[in-house]
Amino acid sequence: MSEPFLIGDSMTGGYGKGPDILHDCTIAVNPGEIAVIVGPNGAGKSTAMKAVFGMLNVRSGAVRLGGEDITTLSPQERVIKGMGFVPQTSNIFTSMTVEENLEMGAFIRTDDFSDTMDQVYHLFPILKDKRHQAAGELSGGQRQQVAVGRALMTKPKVLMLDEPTAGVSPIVMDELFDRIIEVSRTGLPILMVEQNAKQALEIADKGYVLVQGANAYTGTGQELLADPEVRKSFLGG
Ligand SMILES: Nc1ncnc2c1ncn2[C@@H]1O[C@H](COP(=O)(O)OP(=O)(O)OP(=O)(O)O)[C@@H](O)[C@H]1O
Repeated sequence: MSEPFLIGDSMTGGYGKGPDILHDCTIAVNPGEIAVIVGPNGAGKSTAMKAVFGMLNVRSGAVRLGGEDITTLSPQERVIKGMGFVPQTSNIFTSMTVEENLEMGAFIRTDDFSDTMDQVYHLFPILKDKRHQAAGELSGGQRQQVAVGRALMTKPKVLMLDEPTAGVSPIVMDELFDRIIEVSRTGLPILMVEQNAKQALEIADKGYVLVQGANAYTGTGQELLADPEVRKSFLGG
């Protein structure tokens, strides 16, 4: 097996001087794939994403992107390297317009980003309609579209989403997943944390079930959905 495009490899670490939250945890994603991290509340799913993005120090293990060791880089430096990260909360500027949010997303770019903005508006037509409205006036699902669009504006090499469907209705969740699949089909690797384990595994090429900061089960989405142990413990039977 060749090296995955993005890998958090055997990560162990926690917040500041606190106890370890992650224990030898590995997550990875390849171009054209959707990789999904699921698991119970407090399992360390968001922490694993933050570790890959450089928001906490890993005491051991490594993060590699395109074969390059980026373990010691800051989150800002990782953005320059091509990581697009959408955090779970505070992921948009609510007092700015939709379009200003997207422009902010392009802050690292010095080239013309109008093509990318057209792509984002093509992907999320409602954002074009509402481009002059304050992002804080949008619905939950629309705000998540702004957040994903903002990350896409950097033209990332990998997209990381922490619970993109948090707080939205099942219908809006399905719509967001459809858009995420559409983005994935462009070849962009997508790594995401999801509370809606069953629905997320249905669209996952790769699934990671984390328990207490460690890998409990890993497989394709279909394998995990079919695994009796995974079903019983994590998918409600
Ligand atoms: N900023 C922080 N500082 C210290 N500890 C934290 C911090 N954020 C999370 N933790 C701790 O890390 C552990 C894992 O939390 P994390 O948010 O990664 O879990 P999760 O699997 O994403 O949970 P959920 O599904 O509830 O969002 C928890 O015990 C939590 O209290």
